[in-house]
Amino acid sequence: MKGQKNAIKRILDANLDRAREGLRIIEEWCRFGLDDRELALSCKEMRHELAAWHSIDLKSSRDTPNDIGTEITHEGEETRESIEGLLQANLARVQEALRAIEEYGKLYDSRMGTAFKALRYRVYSLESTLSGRTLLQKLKDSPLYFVTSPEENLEAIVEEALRAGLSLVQYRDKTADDTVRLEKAARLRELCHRYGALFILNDRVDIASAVNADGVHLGQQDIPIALAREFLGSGAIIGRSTTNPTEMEKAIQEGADYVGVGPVYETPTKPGKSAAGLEYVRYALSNCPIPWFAIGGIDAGNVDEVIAAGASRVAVVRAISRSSEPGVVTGQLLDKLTSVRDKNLTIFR
Ligand SMILES: Cc1ncc(COP(=O)(O)OP(=O)(O)O)c(N)n1
Ligand SMILES: Cc1ncsc1CCOP(=O)(O)O
Ligand SMILES: [Mg+2]
Repeated sequence: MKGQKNAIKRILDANLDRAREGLRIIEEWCRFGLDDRELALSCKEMRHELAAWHSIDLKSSRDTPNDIGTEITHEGEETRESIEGLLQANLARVQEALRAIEEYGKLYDSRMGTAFKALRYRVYSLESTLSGRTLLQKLKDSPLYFVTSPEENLEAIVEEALRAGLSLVQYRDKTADDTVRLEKAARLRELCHRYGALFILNDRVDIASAVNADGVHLGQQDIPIALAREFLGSGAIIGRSTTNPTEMEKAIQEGADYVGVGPVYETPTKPGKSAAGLEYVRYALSNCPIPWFAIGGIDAGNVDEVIAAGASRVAVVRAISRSSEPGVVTGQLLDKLTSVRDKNLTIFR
């Protein structure tokens, strides 16, 4: 009986440590990676709450030399491929530890079950906020947005562009059957995530949800942004097309994460749609507080004048999809956009 009680204390001691360590790792990213005071503070408060439960009675049960678990590691613990992977692993570690404390704690102190259940829910909510923030940061860090068209070798084109450093892709196909769209979207999402790029669906909230895309791009005729968020969750990225200041203002008011600004030039990709022109790009520079992408007829040959009008992010379809060297064009566009960003850090918001 005494041995059993001691084992419970050791479990609680080990899991209190695990949860605190995991939270510390997450807190560092909130503080230094995201510059988010509120999130960092929330992690710190949870760490302090854990510390308050970590009594001398529990700590004194520790017996590290005889702990058979100290040398057990599993594949994946030694390597981390990305910040998302690292955060995910540590969030899972914290949640598991809290769950263990919640269960075993009931046998040690009757208040522990409720207290640790509440903490576990706080970590779930931290997870969803964090995933939204990480996605938004990635969006902000993406100067080039490839909006796809239905090409035969689409996956190969996207992969070449990803290899050249592309980090934002929108799957746009206005004509394929839903079964085809669903399958292609799932494959492209997997491909984009393999390269750490964001994957957005054009128009279709249902397909975005089905393939767990990072977000959706909505046109002026599509559903309200708030409704899309209800379907996709608060962390999803939601973009809206705008062709004039009124549409831009409305999209901002509705809570869009980014807007498309264009068409800058007339383009066969949107036949019949008149150009909003460089004037609208200049307007966006002075008036748009959220990330915006100039779009429409932009390629490596004219991107300089779009940049000169104030764009630090552009979206393209044909420039990449119709190029015989998608990777080369991607590299050229990225070079031009990142050099303007480096020169003009204050306007890259
Ligand atoms: C980044 C970005 N901007 C604008 C659009 C155009 O969206 P929409 O007006 O809904 O037209 P379609 O693309 O659906 O034909 C976009 N797709 N992406
Ligand atoms: C989808 C879209 N929305 C405004 S312009 C445009 C098409 C851009 O295509 P391209 O880059 O081939 O001109
Ligand atoms: Mg649309």
